[in-house]
Amino acid sequence: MTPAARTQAAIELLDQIIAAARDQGAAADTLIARYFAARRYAGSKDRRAVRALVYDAIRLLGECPESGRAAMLALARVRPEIAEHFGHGEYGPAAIAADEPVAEPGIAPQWLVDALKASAIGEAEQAALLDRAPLDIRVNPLRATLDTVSGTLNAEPIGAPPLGVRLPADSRLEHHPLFEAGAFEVQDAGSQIVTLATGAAPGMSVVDLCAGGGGKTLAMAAMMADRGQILATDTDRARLSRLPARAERAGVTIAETRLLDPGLESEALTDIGQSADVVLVDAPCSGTGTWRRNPEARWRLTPQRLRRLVQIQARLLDIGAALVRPGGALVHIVCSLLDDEGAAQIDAFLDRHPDWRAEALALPAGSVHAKGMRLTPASDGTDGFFVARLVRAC
Ligand SMILES: C[S@@+](CC[C@H](N)C(=O)[O-])C[C@H]1O[C@@H](n2cnc3c(N)ncnc32)[C@H](O)[C@@H]1O
Repeated sequence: MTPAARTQAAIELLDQIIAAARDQGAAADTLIARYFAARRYAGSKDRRAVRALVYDAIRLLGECPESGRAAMLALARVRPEIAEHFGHGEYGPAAIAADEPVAEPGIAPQWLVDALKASAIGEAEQAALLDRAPLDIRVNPLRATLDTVSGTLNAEPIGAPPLGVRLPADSRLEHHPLFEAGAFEVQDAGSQIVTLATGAAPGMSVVDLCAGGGGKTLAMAAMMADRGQILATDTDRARLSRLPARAERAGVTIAETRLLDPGLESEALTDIGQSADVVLVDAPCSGTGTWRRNPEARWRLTPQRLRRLVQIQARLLDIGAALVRPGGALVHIVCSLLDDEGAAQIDAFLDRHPDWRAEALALPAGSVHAKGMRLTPASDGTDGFFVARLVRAC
């Protein structure tokens, strides 16, 4: 593909990503994969170049732009070589017309910038949310040692988290023999650190209420040396169905999965009673902490959607709390830096449940924020997370 044709491809993809953001359709990565699956003539260099253009435009623009062309024209203003592609070559974009709409650069929609500010996320922190993230892995102590994995991959251990190793952003490891042998999982350092807040230990009985594909289930199973039990539940069949194969590869035998019906979660968990030592609620959230990986998420979020997520999180915390034994813990994690989903969510929980208290956390990174801890890309070099540990009275 010529440079102009790559720019045109990026414009077409941005149009699809914008439409999907408005209709809560497929993620940008999925749309990019589909686009190239239908265009086999594009080589790997073309794909990489188009993908980079698309993500550079998404990172540049806080508000969802009106079109892919308006987005690419905004990128062309800061990268003048891109402007040269307009009106040049058969497969390139049409020439730039006078008074064409050009999207405005920014961090996020204004309401969201205000919400971040109100959550004590200042300008430097906001800008760091849009950096490119490295590739972090968690060494699986059930299968390997930190030294073997970091030595073989020629990559430095992160230090905090204790089993984390960091590689450059574009590293591809999914076919690496060590990965296939279960020696490591791809997991952001922040995600590894907040999982430590569960205090999962050998012999415990743990419920991972929003287990998804099991990233934190597997991390907790490693903390438990694969002794005890973990019930991993979720309402999403496709995500949860990925867990058993991952557990097998990782040498995890203590994780059992259970698919929940939305709205009927408690009914499916009556056998647990109040018996769990720890319940983890890694709740569905706005994902403001993961913009480094999914920058188009800020085009999708609306105040209404945020309010709905806050309600869902509160409901899931109440469902999880009912499963915890006296003296046991409920751990709330969100990959968001908005207080509505973190600090305020915990205050509201403690108002509803006066027999619970928030316990101070000592994690290897992050800083105390309200009744929990927070990690951010600018301060900790991780995705953004809030975590709180709530303990039920004995
Ligand atoms: C942040 S993701 C979990 C990520 C996962 N714990 C991990 O570490 O890979 C949130 C999950 O909550 C699930 N979820 C949404 N509503 C739920 C509900 N009512 N009950 C249980 N899980 C729910 C979603 O399907 C999604 O998998």
